[in-house]
Amino acid sequence: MAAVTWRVVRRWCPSLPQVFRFPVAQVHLGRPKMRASQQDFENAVNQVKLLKKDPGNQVKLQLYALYKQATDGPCNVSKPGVFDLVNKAKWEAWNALGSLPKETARQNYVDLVSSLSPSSEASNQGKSGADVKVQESKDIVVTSEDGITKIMFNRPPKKNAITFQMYQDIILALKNASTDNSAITVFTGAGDYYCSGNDLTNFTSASGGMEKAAEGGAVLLREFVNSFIDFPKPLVAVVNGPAVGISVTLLGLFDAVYASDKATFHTPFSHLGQSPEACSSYTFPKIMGSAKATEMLLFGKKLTAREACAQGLVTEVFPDSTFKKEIWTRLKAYAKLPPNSMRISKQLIRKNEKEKLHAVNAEECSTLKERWLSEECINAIMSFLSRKSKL
Ligand SMILES: CCCCC/C=C/C(=O)SCCNC(=O)CCNC(=O)[C@H](O)C(C)(C)COP(=O)(O)OP(=O)(O)OC[C@H]1O[C@@H](n2cnc3c(N)ncnc32)[C@H](O)[C@@H]1OP(=O)(O)O
Repeated sequence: MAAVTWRVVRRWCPSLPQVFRFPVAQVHLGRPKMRASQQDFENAVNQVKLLKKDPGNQVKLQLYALYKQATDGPCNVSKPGVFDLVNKAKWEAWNALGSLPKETARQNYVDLVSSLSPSSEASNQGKSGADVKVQESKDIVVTSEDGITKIMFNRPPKKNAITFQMYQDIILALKNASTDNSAITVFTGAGDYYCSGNDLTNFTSASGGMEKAAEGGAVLLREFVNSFIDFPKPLVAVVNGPAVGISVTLLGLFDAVYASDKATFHTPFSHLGQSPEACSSYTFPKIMGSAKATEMLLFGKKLTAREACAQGLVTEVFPDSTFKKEIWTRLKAYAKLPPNSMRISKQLIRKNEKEKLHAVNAEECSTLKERWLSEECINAIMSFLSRKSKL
């Protein structure tokens, strides 16, 4: 969906980037402002085509937005639909520039391109990844410290339910984490919940009707789960509280799952008129045997952390009072192990399963697309939204 390579992008348009929002207000342009001429601007546009190193999605979005502002003025087109990820991100970047004058945008574009010159590219490479907030996103917070990239669900008022935007943010976070200088990647939740699963308003609030939403949802889900199947480094879940739906099923694709004794694991798909996702129709029977997987995936039995551990879904359970301290101490030690060795070992473990996992993911997504349009599912979601039912 968003797999546009930098080479293709450069050919497509001098300043076109890929996806995802970025905080335009945080654009730092190092040099004092001088008036850039039209010629300076055109030179900068040409210079972008010659860049050897992909400057990353955020910079590409900045370049796109500034280019459009400098040439067309303030954003004057309507916002693309929720599933048109690339164009929506571009629109948001351009629109965020508001009424910035064309001349200023032109100057900022020239300054930004000049900051991407080979010398500044080289000077950026030596930066350590310590304690850095690596991705700006309201509901998904990504930080990197002590060799660990932490991806945190950060929507406590909604029990960390996952919106369409959050799925996209996580795809990007995993993409970045797969090549950053951390050794392991960890998911956890802010507040009392780990995550309450898919945001049940995702489909009801999407524009363009249920069919289009289901179609787009299936595409997004497939890409989202693929990014877990293919993630190359050790992937660890720190389950700080209750986990529901897709946040549970995904655990079958993690390399280790550590849980507080306050955590619970619940996959109420039948209650919701839905079917399993994230390859759990394959991983759960493999992990816990088909009888126990049936209880969870068909009958929606909620497991305590200790039960989930006994069934092999959870690696180890900790008392909640010491959970955070113990687990982060342990993970910091693991993150000091030789990263290449860990990556290669993971690859050996995952290699023989990958093809199967991708096939299962594809089938689960197309099954779910049908389920989302079923009366059983629509009634269940409406019932939750009208507060008639809760899990
Ligand atoms: C496109 C990819 C699709 C992938 C397919 C994925 C499928 C799944 O993940 S299925 C599982 C979906 N999740 C649920 O069905 C959970 C629904 N939530 C609940 O049953 C409960 O909220 C609870 C048990 C999680 C928590 O109950 P409680 O402690 O009583 O707290 P509240 O119900 O008052 O929740 C606070 C606040 O949060 C909102 N909320 C919680 N979960 C969700 C959710 N999954 N989707 C949307 N909103 C959620 C809840 O509505 C409350 O909001 P306010 O009323 O505005 O305060």
